[in-house]
Amino acid sequence: MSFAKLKAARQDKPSYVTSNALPSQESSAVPSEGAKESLYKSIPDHLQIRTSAVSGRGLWTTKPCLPGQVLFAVKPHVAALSNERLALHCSQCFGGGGNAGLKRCTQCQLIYYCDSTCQNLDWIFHKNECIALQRVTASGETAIPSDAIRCLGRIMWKRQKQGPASPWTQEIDLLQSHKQEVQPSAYELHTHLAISLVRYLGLSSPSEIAAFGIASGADLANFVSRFVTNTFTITDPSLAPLGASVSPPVALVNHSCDPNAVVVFPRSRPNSQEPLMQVVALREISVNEEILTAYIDTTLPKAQRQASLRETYLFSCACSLCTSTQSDLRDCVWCPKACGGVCPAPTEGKFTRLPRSCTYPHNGTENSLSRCTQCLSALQKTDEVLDALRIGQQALDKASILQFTDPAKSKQLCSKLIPILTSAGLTPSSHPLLALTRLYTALLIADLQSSSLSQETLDEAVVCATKAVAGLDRILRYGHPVRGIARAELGKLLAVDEPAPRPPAASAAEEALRYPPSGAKRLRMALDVLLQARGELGVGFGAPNEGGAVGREVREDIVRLERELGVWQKGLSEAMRDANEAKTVQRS
Ligand SMILES: C[S@@+](CC[C@H](N)C(=O)[O-])C[C@H]1O[C@@H](n2cnc3c(N)ncnc32)[C@H](O)[C@@H]1O
Repeated sequence: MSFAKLKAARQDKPSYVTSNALPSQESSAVPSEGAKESLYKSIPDHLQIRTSAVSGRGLWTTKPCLPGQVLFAVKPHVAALSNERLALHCSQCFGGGGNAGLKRCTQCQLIYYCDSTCQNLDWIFHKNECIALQRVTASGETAIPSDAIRCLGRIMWKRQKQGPASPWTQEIDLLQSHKQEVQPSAYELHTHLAISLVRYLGLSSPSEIAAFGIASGADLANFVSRFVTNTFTITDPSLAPLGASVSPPVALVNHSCDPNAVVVFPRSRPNSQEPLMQVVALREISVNEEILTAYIDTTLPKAQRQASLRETYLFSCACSLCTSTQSDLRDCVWCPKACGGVCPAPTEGKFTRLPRSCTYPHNGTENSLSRCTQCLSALQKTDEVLDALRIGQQALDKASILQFTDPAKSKQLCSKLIPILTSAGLTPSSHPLLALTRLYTALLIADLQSSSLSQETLDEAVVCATKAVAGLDRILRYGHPVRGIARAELGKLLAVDEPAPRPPAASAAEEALRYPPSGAKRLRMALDVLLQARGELGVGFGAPNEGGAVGREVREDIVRLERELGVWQKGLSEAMRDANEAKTVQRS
């Protein structure tokens, strides 16, 4: 079984989400005249650019779309691998996933390619980039500029070469900018990016930026702001981040925390257009409905989603999920009476913290307690939940940072906090329990790859991956790529050869309660989960892509398991036949 890349998949992944579309803005939407005729040629005719007062330009469909339909596919205008990935992937097609066979640029010695075809295709960008990178190395600087700076550099050089009138440049220049509204917190990032870019381009004074068609410092700030608002993370087929990219056609798609489409890079077959961005419908989309993807991780609760959208994209989301009055399954605890319902998780200020000395019910505060949405029982242990949420978030922040530098410590934090959050009553889909569970699963999988396989770690990873799948199922729509990948991981874990299978339990009832099961039962479960994963991946990564590269691995695992189960079945039938024959002989 291959777990290649799953270690890298621990990094925060862009996420996407479920359910209904934004409240219709159709009435205020008017086609953006002329724009499509000369520009955005890669957008198919059934998608129209319209503008609305709320979200500016967006893409709307004039034909019904089905789940798994690839709405359109484009190669980004520019892309740059993140620093950690530079030596592992081809800088043109982003293929590779390991250094084997890659050829290094002999000049800068930092950029790698599959072969001379990829190198030639990338030359339009790398020609100047190579000189800039050599300049950085010669200056004695140890840090290579980040993917954001290298991506901005690539835009600048190609913009300069193509000229301002080219469709390529015009599409870049039409990207939405928020120069007037930049938040103070983002201002520092923009300034840092602008200064680093000027240095990377080798300019000795700001006025030299005019050679790139940027008239002033203010124009440069605007350019950087446009880049920040319109950048996409390129991911590998298992959703691990690979680098940064800009694609003006895809950047026309507006956001919903409850999107009807996703942007994926399935890498279903070798293609010179890679990294090919594909916008895929997650559910049926009706005529005159807007295509909406999620810009942020939609497994987060509303407050964190809104903060992130305001910070980077400068708008407050009013999607169906953000405006829903129903309790958010990302942010809740089980009913204290265990009726199966949930209570909204308390937040500081919203549901009162009771005085430490008080015995429940406390006079006057009972009404402000969170209540079960089904049986209306009041959640009394507000303080315990608030404390668990606070330390859970702190641990998640710390464990996320430590996962690459000190995975053992990161794992320790997860394993300590998951039981605390669970006993405080958080549901598997609630934040930060779900995030810690996913991180812990990834760390356990990395352990399985790097050290000798133990039954204990394997079983723990299966249990943890099962909880992650259960949590994601509650908040993400069927076919969501994050769900598909989580299921594929679980199926693969179940399919790993057990190093020390447990002997059967004393009774059938006891055996039935054991999780994960062992032997043939485990293999059958693996097969079921992988079949479900195949179905989900087939939607989220586009029906024509058949689940992309991970879908291909899953199909191979399914074939192998069916064969193995056939052998078990045959062995079992033969054993039963032998036993029956022995009985017959005894009787006669
Ligand atoms: C990647 S661009 C999307 C295309 C953009 N509307 C345009 O006109 O080019 C992101 C920006 O679009 C706007 N936007 C996207 N989704 C939105 C939403 N749901 N509500 C309000 N504004 C939105 C925000 O200004 C955001 O910074």
